[in-house]
Amino acid sequence: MLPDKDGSELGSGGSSAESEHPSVSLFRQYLRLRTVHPEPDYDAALKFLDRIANELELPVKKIEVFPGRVVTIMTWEGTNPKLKSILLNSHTDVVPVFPEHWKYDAFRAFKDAEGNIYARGSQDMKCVTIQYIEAIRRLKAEGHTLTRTVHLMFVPDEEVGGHKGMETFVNHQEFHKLNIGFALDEGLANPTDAFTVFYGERNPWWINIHCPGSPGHGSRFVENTAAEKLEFECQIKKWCKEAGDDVTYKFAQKHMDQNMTSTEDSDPWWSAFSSACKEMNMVLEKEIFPAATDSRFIRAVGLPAIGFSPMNRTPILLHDHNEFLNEQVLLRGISIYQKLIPALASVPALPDEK
Ligand SMILES: CSCC[C@H](NC(C)=O)C(=O)O
Ligand SMILES: [Zn+2]
Ligand SMILES: [Zn+2]
Repeated sequence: MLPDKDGSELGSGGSSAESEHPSVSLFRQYLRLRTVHPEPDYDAALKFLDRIANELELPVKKIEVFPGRVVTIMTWEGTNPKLKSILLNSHTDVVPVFPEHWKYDAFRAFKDAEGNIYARGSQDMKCVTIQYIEAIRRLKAEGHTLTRTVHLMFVPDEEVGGHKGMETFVNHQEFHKLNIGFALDEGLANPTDAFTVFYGERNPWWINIHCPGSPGHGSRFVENTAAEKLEFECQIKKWCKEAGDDVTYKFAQKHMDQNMTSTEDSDPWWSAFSSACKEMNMVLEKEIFPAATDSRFIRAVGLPAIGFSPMNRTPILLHDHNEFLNEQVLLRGISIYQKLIPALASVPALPDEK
């Protein structure tokens, strides 16, 4: 196959760069940025986002939370900017790859004849970033105005625990100034026709055990109750003590907050979200996220957050080899956000906003 000027192949059932939907081409461009740990090229992402802000004619703010760790915020001001805003959050980093297990280069964004785009971050979560951007682009082009302000936030370092990203930023005065009322962040694909929404998360506990002379091992608990966690820590303490006085342990992640976001019909944010989905004939499955995302930091400061990546009919491949997303699923997701964003931005003033 001959590569076209975009670096992609002209496959039989695939589309050339010329006939490809521009949102798909933008997605593939973003996937090619090597924002991969352990040394993500965040400068490339910042440059890309600058270009997007320029195209969307949105003001952009950059806050360097730690050296080299910048949070970018684009703001589409609503007609009533005093009301609480809507946050559309995504992280820019991706997890490493083992190239020997990939069918195609993980940063080439190869599209096969079925329209499946293979790349690290295609599900987690560069798709959602592009879907937010493209939905806003279309809404603006259609001449929409929103009542509530919408912020697009792009954060670094989610994949390494969020300390130099969202964990610190939620306590920054620039975060508080955003006056957020409701947040959307990442979810997971769903292999069925339904879409999964996440209203809570498991608490991550990452622990480094220093045990000179013998190897340690990590444990993963299926259940997540406070009692079990306490028991678990006692066990670690006991093991370390038994192993010797020089054996110590230190938590690299120990999240304790268990805030859940309301999915009651009486909740105005959930009602707006779920009604818009219903209008689009989407079936929603409510779940607790089986791992941890930046939503835990948003919920920990008392804000409601729903984890949602609109990828149905898609195997769950986050962090997996050969992660891919079909271009049609990507495009449908943009249409979904085109309805969801105005619905959320139209939630009438809440009692505490009057
Ligand atoms: C404790 S921070 C975890 C960050 C990341 N979350 C996801 C959803 O990929 C992970 O599980 O590796
Ligand atoms: Zn993610
Ligand atoms: Zn991830």
